[in-house]
Amino acid sequence: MADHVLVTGGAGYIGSHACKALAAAGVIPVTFDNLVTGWEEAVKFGPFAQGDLLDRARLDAVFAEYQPIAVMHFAALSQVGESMSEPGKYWRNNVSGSLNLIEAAVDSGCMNFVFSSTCATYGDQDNVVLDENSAQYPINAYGASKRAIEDILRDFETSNGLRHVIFRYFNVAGADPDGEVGEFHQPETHLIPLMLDAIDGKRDALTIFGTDYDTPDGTCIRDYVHVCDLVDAHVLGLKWLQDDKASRVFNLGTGSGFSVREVIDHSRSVTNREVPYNEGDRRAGDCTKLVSGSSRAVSELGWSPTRSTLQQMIADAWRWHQTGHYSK
Ligand SMILES: NC(=O)c1ccc[n+]([C@@H]2O[C@H](COP(=O)([O-])OP(=O)(O)OC[C@H]3O[C@@H](n4cnc5c(N)ncnc54)[C@H](O)[C@@H]3O)[C@@H](O)[C@H]2O)c1
Ligand SMILES: O=c1ccn([C@@H]2O[C@H](COP(=O)(O)OP(=O)(O)O[C@H]3O[C@H](CO)[C@H](O)[C@H](O)[C@H]3O)[C@@H](O)[C@H]2O)c(=O)[nH]1
Repeated sequence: MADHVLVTGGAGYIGSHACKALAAAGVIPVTFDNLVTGWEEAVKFGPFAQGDLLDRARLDAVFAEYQPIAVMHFAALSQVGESMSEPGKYWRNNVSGSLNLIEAAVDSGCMNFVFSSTCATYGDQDNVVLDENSAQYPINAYGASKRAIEDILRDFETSNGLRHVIFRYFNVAGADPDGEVGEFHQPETHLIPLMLDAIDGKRDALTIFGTDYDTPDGTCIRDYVHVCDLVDAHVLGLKWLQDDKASRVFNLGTGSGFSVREVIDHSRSVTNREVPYNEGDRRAGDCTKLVSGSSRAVSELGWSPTRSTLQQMIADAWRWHQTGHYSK
């Protein structure tokens, strides 16, 4: 019988792609999800254990039933803007929920933990190369909640020997090229899917959030990474822990930054359609520039991203956008 891995947030965008990659790697992904932003239809590659991270008894029952060899923890609320207006929601769901999960894992003897953190933990650091040793000064409650979970993991390693791989993602984009799963958030807040919606008239024009940033064209710069490349790194992270290597933090980004205007230009060329947009105010909590300055995942994990050009990410997202979606 193949090993099980507990995938929290497996009904969500990135978690569902991770389940596909894990199943392809020969382990059984068990999705633990409360469907707050996820989709049952996205759970296609292993069993579904519906539950909430805040429900410790449910977590204990799921650990007892499946006895997973590891946890991959994707479940979280992750909207930067909402985290600024409703910080309590983020601290409760992300931090209290993760603490429950970590304690349930340790109590059940599951000592391998892979965690989805974010470049938003670095905050707005002008002219600083963002590598894994950079200071973390989040400027929004979402990033602060993720930094706190990283701290909890380090404490439980010291106290209980819980081994972890922390991945700090930059901006995840694209979709499964086979079209089995993809990005579908309601409400959607991410740039590329919003842009594709605007292109084919599913919503009004895109608003560029701020054109007065200190960047060459005045718009924010981000480092976009393809979701399939990102989840490949997680499979390598699982192997890292199974090989008994030390707990480690890895940035997952390509090291190339693109401004909002550059993403608009690429979307126009990929889709051969005009991008309707207007220029608006800054969004609270947005950093000017977030670009990875590290190749640790490549050199140490052996990660080799193959689909993370902006062209490919938009093309894969566009294909999913035209053919696939979930309905509650
Ligand atoms: N999308 C990005 O660009 C990006 C970048 C950096 C980090 N991340 C992190 O990656 C992870 C996955 O992001 P995503 O874009 O797939 O988000 P998503 O919203 O699509 O998926 C999150 C999943 O977690 C579930 N969930 C949330 N709270 C839960 C709870 N209390 N109990 C059980 N399930 C719960 C949701 O129902 C959903 O299925 C998140 O932790 C996010 O912070 C995402
Ligand atoms: O309608 C929009 C949406 C976005 N943007 C801009 O596009 C860029 C990307 O915005 P996203 O909302 O797509 O993603 P974020 O950069 O806000 O990503 C943040 O939230 C993600 C999770 O949702 C990750 O955690 C990531 O690490 C964290 O930086 C930002 O400059 C944003 O201001 C617009 O101009 N208009």
